[in-house]
Amino acid sequence: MGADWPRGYGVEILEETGSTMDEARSRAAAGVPGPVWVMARRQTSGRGRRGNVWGDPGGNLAATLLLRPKMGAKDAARLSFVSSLAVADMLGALAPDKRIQTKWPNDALIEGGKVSGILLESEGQGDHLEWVSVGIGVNLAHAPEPTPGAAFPPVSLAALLGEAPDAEDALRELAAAFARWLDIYRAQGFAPLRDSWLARAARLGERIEARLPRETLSGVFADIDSDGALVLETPQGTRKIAAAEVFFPQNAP
Ligand SMILES: O=C(O)CCCC[C@@H]1SC[C@@H]2NC(=O)N[C@@H]21
Repeated sequence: MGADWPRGYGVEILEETGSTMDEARSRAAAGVPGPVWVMARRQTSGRGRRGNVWGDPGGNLAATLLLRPKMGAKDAARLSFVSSLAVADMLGALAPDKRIQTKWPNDALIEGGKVSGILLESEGQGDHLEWVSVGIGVNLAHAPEPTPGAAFPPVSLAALLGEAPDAEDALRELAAAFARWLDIYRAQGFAPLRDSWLARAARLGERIEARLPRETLSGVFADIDSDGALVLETPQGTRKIAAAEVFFPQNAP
């Protein structure tokens, strides 16, 4: 532990807000250039993917990075891999003895449990996004109640480590790791991120289930492609999947 705050990144720490995603959005609308991290010690209406509520009783990390990355939508979509690698590095710094894995598309697992969530929002189109916001929540002190049918049991670092890491310390680790991976992405493209992500991927080469809006596919998780799509070997052939929810069957071979 003990990363330095990355150069060129601002930080604002709020006691309480609705959602740090809205804080980032309003700063973007006001012309704040970024990059800036906005952290809240407590969110009253945090949101997750697919319109889910992201509960935040306090003591967890809730932060959003506002970026103006000078990228198009396709390149910016790969920022979710920058984010999950950064979360994995942060977890490695906070919990060095625990098993940390990436899970497609942009989760990080610790000891097989869901400890964090990543949400990307943006404005602009095609080759020119005005801004991107990367929202990251980490269960430092509390995990939510397990929901029936959820892909993974929620877990907190406090439960695994005996005490909750401090949110500001966690943000500093996260911000340093994010800046490192973003620099690599800008300088070398997606390939090194893809390699590092795959090296930590849960269930690579094993049977998984991908739930799409209109079908559920079962097959072997073979790879991710150069756009970050999941490559699934199914009995009917290879499928590249851009968006789905992934489940790990209990009895995977
Ligand atoms: O559904 C998920 O897994 C993503 C959850 C993202 C939660 C974070 S907490 C900080 C930021 N503010 C929000 O309202 N959501 C994100």
